Amino acid sequence: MYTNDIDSLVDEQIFRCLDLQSPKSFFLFAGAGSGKTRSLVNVLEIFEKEFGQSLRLTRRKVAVITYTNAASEEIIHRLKANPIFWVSTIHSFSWQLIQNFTKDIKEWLEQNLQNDIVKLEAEQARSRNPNNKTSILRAKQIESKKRRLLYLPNISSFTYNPNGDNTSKESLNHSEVISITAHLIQNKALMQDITISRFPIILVDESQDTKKELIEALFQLQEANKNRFTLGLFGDTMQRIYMDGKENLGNQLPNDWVLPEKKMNHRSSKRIIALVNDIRKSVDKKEQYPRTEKSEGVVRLFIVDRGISKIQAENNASREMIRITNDELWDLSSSGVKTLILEHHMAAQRLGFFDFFEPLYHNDKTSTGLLDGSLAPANFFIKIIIPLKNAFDQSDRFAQMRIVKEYSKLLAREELVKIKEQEKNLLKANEAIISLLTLWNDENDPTLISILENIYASNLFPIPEVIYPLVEKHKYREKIGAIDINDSNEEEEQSSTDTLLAWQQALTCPYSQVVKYSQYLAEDSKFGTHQGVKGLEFPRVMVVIDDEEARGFIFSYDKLFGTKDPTSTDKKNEEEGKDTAVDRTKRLFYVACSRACDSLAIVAYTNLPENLKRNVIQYQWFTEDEVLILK
Ligand SMILES: Nc1ncnc2c1ncn2[C@@H]1O[C@H](COP(=O)(O)OP(=O)(O)OP(=O)(O)O)[C@@H](O)[C@H]1O
Repeated sequence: MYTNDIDSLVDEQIFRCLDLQSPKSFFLFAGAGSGKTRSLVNVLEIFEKEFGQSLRLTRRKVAVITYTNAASEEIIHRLKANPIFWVSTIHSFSWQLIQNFTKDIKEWLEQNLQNDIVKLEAEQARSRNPNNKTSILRAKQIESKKRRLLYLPNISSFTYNPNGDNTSKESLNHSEVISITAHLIQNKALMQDITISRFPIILVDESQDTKKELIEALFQLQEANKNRFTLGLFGDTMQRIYMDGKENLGNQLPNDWVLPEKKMNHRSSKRIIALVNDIRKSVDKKEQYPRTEKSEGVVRLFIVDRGISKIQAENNASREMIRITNDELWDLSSSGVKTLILEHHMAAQRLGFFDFFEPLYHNDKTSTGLLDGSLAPANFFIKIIIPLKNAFDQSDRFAQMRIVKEYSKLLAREELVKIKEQEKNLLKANEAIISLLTLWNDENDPTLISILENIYASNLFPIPEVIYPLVEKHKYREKIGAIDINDSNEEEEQSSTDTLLAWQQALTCPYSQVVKYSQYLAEDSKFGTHQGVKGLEFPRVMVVIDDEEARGFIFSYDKLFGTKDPTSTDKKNEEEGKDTAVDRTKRLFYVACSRACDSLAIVAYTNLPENLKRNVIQYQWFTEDEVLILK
């Protein structure tokens, strides 16, 4: 017998560590849904009352490092944007620390580039064929690194955007910022002093997935400054799903660290907690308890042969869930179910915007922006064209004009002050809108490129620069041809050509696809990835599993479920006690399943339905009647 308060002393234990006079470091190690993030916020609220004034007077702050921007925003909101807390991602935090250390950054970069060049040149010398793809690529890398090295003396300050591509000559890339910060913390006394005097307390959420270089540097910082610095780690080793997190975090911590533990899972119903306990059992046997008032809940595994239509299979699974749970919100057309896919293109496929998505997802220069919603051409549609079309559909003339006024050059203030032009331009704008909207006549679903060409012809809105050559055709040919003649920056040219080609393909898709893409981007999307939903929770979760559709190579559910044999590398890794594909996938499966509060459906596609069923029952993850093979 237990009560819901079995972990109630943990917040107090952590709070006592954050004593500015007598600091202690701690590692809160606890499973899914145990309230780690909640404890972090609770403790900081109490801390503010006791030490807030002292920090304000001495211009110091508590740093809170989160895994994503969304998590930062959530914590900032919950802490009422109190300025004594510096809440940010690891990249923003690192840049904040190093941005004024230009000389040291230069030294590091110079050394690093030289090392890379020596290494690459040695590899190049060993290459048997200088004309093969790898050698050509390597030669380009050497050239590019040499150019960067030569340019270094011209840089008076470096630039960096934690959320951007950082392509300018002065900019650092994401991994450089982390490595430089770790290096300076480990090797420069001044950097250590500055860090500690600005941030006497550094708390790291999701520490199991935080870049290991930086975690190790922070450990070293703590070790050398025990009496004036607190390092607090919140995490769960079972939820380490990225390759750059520190393995076995929490093992061999110094004796003077405080190690609070939580045993309760406040999130999920009983059956879901039993499942995640069972998945975890072979890893560290940490067992969680449900809150006493929690209901039993439902877990089902639907096994589907890969030959069967996915949409149909997932709809069948949802109907079955409605029947079992008596909960109509299991209907996939409602927004009650969160479907977790392995890769975004699986959502694009299911939601019907694959043609728009796929080419941009495959291009390095557009893939990140595609997912975080920062691609200018996509935003051209999302911010201007979709609202304009919606306003037209709703006969909202006022909204239409507002959009045109905001974005059209024809109605720009400087144009309108020229009294003579006013009437002419209004007329022009009107004609341009009418011409644009006729593209949708007769239930037509125009292609994105036809929309852009129409707008280009009428000059209604400025076309985003990146795709301009695609509407101004002769310029496009020049650009594509430029790779051969311009050898000064071949790599950049090539990548911009690739980007143009990706856009060229994406823009052939119909308008309705960009509408669906914009819905996917919106917070309330019905889909999320197994990795991306870390830290979140939903009442009903459908976990969709298909290695073949996911096309990834890091995770393998087929191996986890025993329907595919381990490779020789897997066997070797296992023998050497290293992380295997099965280990990684088990942790991902744990994260995905533990997002569900009330009921959980897993839809697993396989070539061997019967084997899969037999294995998961043997693992004791599911009972016979919880597993259904869908025909
Ligand atoms: N002491 C508590 N009493 C009641 N509800 C709680 C308590 N602690 C946490 N919760 C609730 O449990 C859920 C999980 O909490 P939280 O997200 O903080 O857990 P977590 O440990 O960060 O989870 P995960 O590692 O799975 O992301 C949230 O809905 C939270 O409000």
